[in-house]
Amino acid sequence: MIERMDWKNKIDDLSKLCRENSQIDSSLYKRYDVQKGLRDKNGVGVLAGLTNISSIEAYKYENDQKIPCEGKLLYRGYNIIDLVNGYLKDNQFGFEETAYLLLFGNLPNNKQITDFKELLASSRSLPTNFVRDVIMKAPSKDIMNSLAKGVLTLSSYDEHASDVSIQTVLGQCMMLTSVFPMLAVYSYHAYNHYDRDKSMYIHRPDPNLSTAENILRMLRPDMKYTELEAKVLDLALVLHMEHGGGNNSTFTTHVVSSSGTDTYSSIAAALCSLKGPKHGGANIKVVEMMEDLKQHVTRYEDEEEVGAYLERLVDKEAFDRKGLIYGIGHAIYSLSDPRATIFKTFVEQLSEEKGNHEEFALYSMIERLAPKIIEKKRNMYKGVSANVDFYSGFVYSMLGIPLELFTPIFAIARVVGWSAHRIEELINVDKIIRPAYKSVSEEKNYIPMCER
Ligand SMILES: CC(=O)SCCNC(=O)CCNC(=O)[C@H](O)C(C)(C)COP(=O)(O)OP(=O)(O)OC[C@H]1O[C@@H](n2cnc3c(N)ncnc32)[C@H](O)[C@@H]1OP(=O)(O)O
Ligand SMILES: O=C([O-])CC(=O)C(=O)O
Repeated sequence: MIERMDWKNKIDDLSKLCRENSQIDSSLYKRYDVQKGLRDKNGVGVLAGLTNISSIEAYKYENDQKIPCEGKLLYRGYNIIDLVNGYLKDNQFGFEETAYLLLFGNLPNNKQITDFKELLASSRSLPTNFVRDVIMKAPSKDIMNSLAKGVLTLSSYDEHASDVSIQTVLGQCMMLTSVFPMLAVYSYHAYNHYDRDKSMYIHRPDPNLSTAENILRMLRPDMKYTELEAKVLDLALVLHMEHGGGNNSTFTTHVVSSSGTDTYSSIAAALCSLKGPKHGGANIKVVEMMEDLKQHVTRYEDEEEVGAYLERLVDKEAFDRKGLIYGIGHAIYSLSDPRATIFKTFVEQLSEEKGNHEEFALYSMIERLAPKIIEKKRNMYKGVSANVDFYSGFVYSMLGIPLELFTPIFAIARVVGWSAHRIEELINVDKIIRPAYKSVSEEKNYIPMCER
């Protein structure tokens, strides 16, 4: 048996070999016109598909000139601003109506939304003993991994798991949409109990409540929440639900679905993509970064001191030394992400209600300073601005949602977008996604062991 220390040293040596022999001369990417990150030389994504589900605008064309503009997001053709204003005006929750729109392509009428809510509520239960046998076993701080485990394990309870007919896939997607809040919240409670020695309680969802209300009900010991809290969480879900076919987790759904695999596997793969800190995992990083800022900046209202910390972040001298200001920047948006703009007005209200206006002012200052600092220090193709996740962690903290659940809340919303895209892929594209990788290695003759 190898001792732990020896094992580590050997792995260190082997990882040096990985680095040496996996290095590719960076000039070759240019020579062979390889689009790193599937982006062209202007940072624009390579066209990989067509979609009807949502559309994103970040530029306008004037006299054949591409000009960055305020971001615009349409779900099935409807502007996200109109959708949000519409359901709020009717004093409704938006998650269910928006899920119907994204999955079926039309705004539901009264009967359709009532039936849909009933279908969701009747799917909102886990198989017998699933909480005891799956969720309570091997709990983890990483609730995204627990969610993926839960989703993959649910396939063993489905006789038709591998059936890719649209009816079966739709049923599976709706069931997953219904149970995601339970999988996430119960996984958190299991972790909180077994790893952190806190009391555990498992509250059942109430079929008469919205998804947002049920999340708060299942999370809190007393099952209570205010109307504003539930409405803000519901808004967060609506804003995170869908973002085109090219975002990393939805593209993963397309890639994996194109191989003919089952719904459970493709949704688990999407979860594994979403948790990355450059994608949905950014909401955790923003809050951790803000905590680090508070430890290193003495006067939060001092623009110079805050700006100097942000410069250190971009210079890889602060926080996780990755050179990123989390919550800022986007692969498509330039001047603004409309979701962040909508969110901000509600965040302001909530921070007033919770007495957190000083922290809100700090976030606002960073939102203003960060783009200028990034623009000064990086190659700019367009512009950078706060993205949807800049304020989301702050909101979740004000709602008393623990850090471990931030990215799972994103997943509870985005499973709807993934589902719509999986169905769109299965209906329209019967071709496995298989891009090319040019080999830049030389052919070598095998050397017998005794000659090496
Ligand atoms: C739901 C979501 O997924 S939203 C995104 C959540 N992710 C984050 O908030 C993490 C922080 N942001 C980022 O890492 C990036 O902005 C991304 C990954 C989202 C987009 O990156 P890109 O597509 O490369 O953005 P863009 O083309 O505008 O970047 C231009 C330059 O600015 C840099 N940049 C962009 N955002 C940031 C940032 N927040 N901090 C530091 N540098 C940044 C890029 O690295 C790039 O520099 P380089 O060409 O010198 O490497
Ligand atoms: O579109 C992207 O690349 C990332 C994003 O904002 C999302 O998935 O919501």
